[in-house]
Amino acid sequence: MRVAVCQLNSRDDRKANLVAAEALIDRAVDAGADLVLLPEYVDYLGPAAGMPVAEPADGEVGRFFADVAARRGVWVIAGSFHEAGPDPGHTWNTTLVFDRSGTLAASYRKIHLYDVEIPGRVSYRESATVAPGDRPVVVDVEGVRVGLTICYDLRFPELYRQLASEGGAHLLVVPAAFMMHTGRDHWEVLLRARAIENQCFVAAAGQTGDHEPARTCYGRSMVVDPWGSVLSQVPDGPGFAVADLDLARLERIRAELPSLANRRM
Ligand SMILES: NC(=O)CC(=O)C(=O)O
Repeated sequence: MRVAVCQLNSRDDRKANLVAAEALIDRAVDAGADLVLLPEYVDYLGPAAGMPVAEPADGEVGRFFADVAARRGVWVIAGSFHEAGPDPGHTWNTTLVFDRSGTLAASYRKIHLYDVEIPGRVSYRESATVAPGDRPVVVDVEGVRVGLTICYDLRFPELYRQLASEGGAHLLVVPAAFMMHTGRDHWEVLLRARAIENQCFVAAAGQTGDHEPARTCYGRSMVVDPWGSVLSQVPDGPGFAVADLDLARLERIRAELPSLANRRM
């Protein structure tokens, strides 16, 4: 299976964001991708906290990516979007997975919310406008079991272990809008750690560049193999990268270095 990670600079114009995402999906499919991963908040990353753009999973954003998946005959993991939430004050931060016919195969709501205060650097309280999900999700993509996570989830290894051990995941995906300040020191280290400790492929698609009102995202979307090696990476700015997932290599690594089987707790 060939996976593509798409890196975007989504802003406050939803139509333009969707058009940019579609153009990258088209290029990734032309490069042979079977599965395309988009970044967190692919629909909107702007000054409004979320409610003005929130809609149900079968709303405009969901239908848009379902149509693109069907038109190109490709699996699409539509990063995340602002799903209308449990009350008028909160959305969910939700990933939708569409199969090659455009049918919704799975959805996942971000569990860990980014409530962080780093003086002078990062001030973010995601829980003020977003409700947490409560359910890990693994979806079968033509024999590849894919564990779904979003951005800040990356810092919680117990979620990834659950996806890999109970969920049997081969591939862990991370749509993200990782901050520049944290990303330059933590992003690649965390992605490679999750890959090594769970002996899984990891595909991570990030937002890149500046977003209103005051957010700069790190980008550096990449695919990591179960040994922790970076297979491919997107340079700064919008773009995409592809990598082939060799499940035989994954099984070989798990057999030769059986750290998952050697666990004692
Ligand atoms: N933006 C996030 O959700 C997470 C992030 O930037 C970080 O963990 O750092």
